[in-house]
Amino acid sequence: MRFQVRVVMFDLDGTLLDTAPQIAEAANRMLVALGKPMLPQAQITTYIGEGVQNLIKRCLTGQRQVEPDAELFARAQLLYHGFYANNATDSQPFAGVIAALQQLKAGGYRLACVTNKPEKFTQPLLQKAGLADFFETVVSGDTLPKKKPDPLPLLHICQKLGALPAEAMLVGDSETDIQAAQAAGCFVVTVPYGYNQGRAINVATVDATIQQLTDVVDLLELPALLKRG
Ligand SMILES: O=C(O)COP(=O)(O)O
Ligand SMILES: [Mg+2]
Repeated sequence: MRFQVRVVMFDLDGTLLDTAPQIAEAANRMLVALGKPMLPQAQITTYIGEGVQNLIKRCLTGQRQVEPDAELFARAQLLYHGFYANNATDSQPFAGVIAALQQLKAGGYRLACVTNKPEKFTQPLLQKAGLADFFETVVSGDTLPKKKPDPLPLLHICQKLGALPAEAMLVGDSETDIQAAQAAGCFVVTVPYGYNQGRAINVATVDATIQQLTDVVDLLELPALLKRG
C-alpha cells in the first residue's frame, strides 16, 4: 500500500537518534550521586519514550505506578538534567536517517519532529546531529500542555503545516507513537530498532512497518518524489 500524505512527522528517541547510551549514562550518574545502585542500559532503555519525568521516576522506583518521594524526585531531576546536558548531543542518527530525510525533503514533503523529550534537549540534539534544518516544526514534550500519547502535538503540527490529519504520517518506535497517531487520525509507521519499553511492536496496530528510515520513501506516493536507486 502507498500512502498519499503531505506531512511526515518523526519521533526522535529510538527513531531518528540512538539516544539510549547517553540517557542511560546520565541516569546512572544520577543514581550514583543519590547513593543508589546503577541499572543496566538495557533496563533504562525500556523507560524511554514517555517523557523525562517518567524515566526518572522509573529509575528511582522501578515501577510505573509507584511515585518516588517528592524531595528525592526533585533532587533526582536536577541531577539528571545536569548530567544529560553534558552528553546529550553525543547521540548518533540510526542508519538511513539522513538519506531518508534528504529524499523526502527533495520530494517536497513537509517534515516535522515530534518528541516527548524536553525542548531544551531537543534542539541542541537535532542541531548537532545535522537534522535540525530538515524540519519545518519541532514539538517537544513540554512545548504544548499535552504530550504523546495525546494527539495534541500531532494535531498542532498538522494545523501549522496546513494539512488534515489524514494527510499526515508519523514514523515512530513505540506504542506511545501509535496511540498518538491513531487518536489524531494520522497514519503510523514503525521502525523495529527503537525502544518501545523493551517490547516488540504489535504490527496489527500500525499501517506499515519498515526496517530503516529510507524504506519510508517506498511507502509514499507523490509525483514529485525522487525515488532512490
Ligand atoms: O521520552 C522521551 O524523553 C523521548 O521520547 P520520544 O522522542 O521517543 O518521544
Ligand atoms: Mg521514541
